[in-house]
Amino acid sequence: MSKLLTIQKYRNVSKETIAAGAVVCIFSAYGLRRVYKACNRRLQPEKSTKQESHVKDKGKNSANVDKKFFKQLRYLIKILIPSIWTKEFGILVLHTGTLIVRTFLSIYVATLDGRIVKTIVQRDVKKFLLQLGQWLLIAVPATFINSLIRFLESQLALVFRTKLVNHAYKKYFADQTYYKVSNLDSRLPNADQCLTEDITMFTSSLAHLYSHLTKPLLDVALMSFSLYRLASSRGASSKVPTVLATTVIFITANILRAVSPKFGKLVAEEAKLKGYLRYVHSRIITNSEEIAFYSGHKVELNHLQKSYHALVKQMEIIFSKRLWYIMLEQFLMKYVWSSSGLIMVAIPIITATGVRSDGSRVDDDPDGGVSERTRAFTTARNLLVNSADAIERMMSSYKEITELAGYTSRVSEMLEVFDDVRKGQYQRNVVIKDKPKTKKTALETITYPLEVKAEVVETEGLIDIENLPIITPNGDVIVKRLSLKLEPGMHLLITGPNGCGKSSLFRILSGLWPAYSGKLHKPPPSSMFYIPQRPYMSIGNLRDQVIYPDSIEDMQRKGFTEEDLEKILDIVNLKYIVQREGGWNVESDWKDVLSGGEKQRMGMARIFYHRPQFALLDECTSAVSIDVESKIYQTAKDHNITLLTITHRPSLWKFHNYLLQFDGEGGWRMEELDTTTRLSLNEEKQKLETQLAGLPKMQHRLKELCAVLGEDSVLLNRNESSADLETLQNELEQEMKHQQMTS
Ligand SMILES: Nc1ncnc2c1ncn2[C@@H]1O[C@H](COP(=O)(O)OP(=O)(O)OP(=O)(O)O)[C@@H](O)[C@H]1O
Repeated sequence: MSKLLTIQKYRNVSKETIAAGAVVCIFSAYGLRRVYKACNRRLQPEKSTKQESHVKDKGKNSANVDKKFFKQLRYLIKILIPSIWTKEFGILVLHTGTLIVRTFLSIYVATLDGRIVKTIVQRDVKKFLLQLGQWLLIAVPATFINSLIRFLESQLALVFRTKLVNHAYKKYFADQTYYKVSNLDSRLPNADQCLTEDITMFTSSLAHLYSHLTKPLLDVALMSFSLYRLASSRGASSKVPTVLATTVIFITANILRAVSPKFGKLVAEEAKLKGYLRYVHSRIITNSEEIAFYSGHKVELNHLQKSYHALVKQMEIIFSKRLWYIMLEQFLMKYVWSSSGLIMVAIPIITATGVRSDGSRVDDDPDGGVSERTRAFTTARNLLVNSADAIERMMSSYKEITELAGYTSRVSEMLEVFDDVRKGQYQRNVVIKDKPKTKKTALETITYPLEVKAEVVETEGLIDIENLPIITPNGDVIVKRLSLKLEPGMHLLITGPNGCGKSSLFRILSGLWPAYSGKLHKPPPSSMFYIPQRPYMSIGNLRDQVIYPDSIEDMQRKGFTEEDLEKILDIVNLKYIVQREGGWNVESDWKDVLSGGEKQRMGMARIFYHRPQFALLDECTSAVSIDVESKIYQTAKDHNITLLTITHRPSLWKFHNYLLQFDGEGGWRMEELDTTTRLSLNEEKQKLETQLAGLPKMQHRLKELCAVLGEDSVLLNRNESSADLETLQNELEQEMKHQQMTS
């Protein structure tokens, strides 16, 4: 009677049963959560407060799975998939479709497996062979789908990467961001690492997580449904297994979440250290010649080893944290789940009424229902194993999600810095308090963030500066207010002691450093051409070196021919190089192939190709002989190029008619340059320098002679020690300097 009641119950009230089961699950889950939280708080009061304060300390770069992570992820996903009519979305849909197909195939294979076992128990060879044929047939699409899933996952990662790389490159090369990021801002020390490794890791981790989460979710949903149907079809109770499964999964998830180390933060730190190691390597490659000349390999090796060991230490921390975490994960998911799984499979078999949905009884089968029970058991076990596997994958994904949080924070922080820098919002780690006043050039130090509010206007052939401060990226004010007006034909010579801000003025004129206040009216960058002391040699052929940064197409558009380029090289006495190197199309490592002087002359050749209105020349001919240098300067003037020259060579004074002189203490003077007077003063200065240089030697000799003769000297009697004489020498030098400035 009771059996019949149960059958009736299963037939008619199955929905209610499900609802009751669900309510039980929800309540037990809620209760467990409350109990767990309370226990956790009691057990770890210190840990939680510590964590909170840590998060507060770290602020922005928490790299945790929190609200900020989801916000950042949403922002990045919008970049990756801007609309549904994109290639990226297409691949995503295809990938999802394949994952769904794979889940259905898994269910089919599990059922087929059960049917095969049944034929074995029944000893029905014909049916067995038929089912086996089906098994092999299904293997073909199943294996293809498996392979397709991996293919589409890689494709998805690649298209995501391309999208993000293009987006980041666009930002990186807009408005000289690549310069500003490394020179004016200190938030992103290794942009190269972020642009390559971190983007790759982020996109592949995202694509991997997508399939790792989507497929298990589908698997769990569809397989649970199949399991439920299987149990119902045999009139078995599915309430207890459902409650058991939910409870076990819930407890496992909470334990794992509670003990999971902060993988996101650890991974972000690892990426940072990797970037630094790479940076140290690239520095060695760039400066290999200098290091070799100094035999500086020991110091460099030391730096390299230090940064490598820091990385190893970080990786060891991650590995050891993973060791215990994976152990616990495996214990819970492999062993605890397996035992619960066995209970779940056993219960429907044990509690089954043996009445099928069509009313027939399993026990009435010729073999007493054995083969049917075996089939049910095999199918249920397969489905359960698959679902457990899926849930295990979902849970182990938590670790991957935390790692994704690390990469997400690195990538979005990089894009944020690019945006800020472009807007002129810089941040630097400047130590202001207790900063030793080593540089007398810094008048004061300004704390960041500084507001960029100068009036910057593009003009046609006029440089007009008013009350413009020269402030270094560290916030040191070198010159408080600079004012000057330059028109074409006003060739300006810029002088002053080292570090007084000569090159910095060029940096502001070129737009590399911001103009914080005052007025800066200047021609567009295309009308000004800067040549540094160490000219940059690009990748490419000989032609590319002369026309840099133009391409051959630009050159043709501008109407230049190779003969023109040869004439240009002739001006700088470099014509022979075309023949020596084997023609215009020869590609070489020009940084090494050309000598220091040749590189400087190549740099100067570029101004004759670009013919700017203003040439900003920063000690760019220091390795060129004086006669060639004079020829180049004269030709530049003949080409109506206005020169702004930083130089210590008096031989170049005659090519300029204005002088901007910094005194190294924040002061400056702009005046017309009288080369003849200046040259004669300079000659006198050199003469006096030579004479005064002999004073200490003479003093020393005088002392020796007094000692040999056993006599006193009038000078020594006057107690004029060598220190006094040195003071006298310094005073004379100061006097000379003063005279020069006022003349
Ligand atoms: N990227 C930078 N970050 C921070 N400070 C900088 C940077 N570049 C230059 N400075 C500082 O700015 C000051 C002026 O430098 P600048 O290169 O203009 O000197 P200079 O007058 O051209 O000297 P020199 O004759 O030696 O080339 C120096 O004190 C230098 O330390």
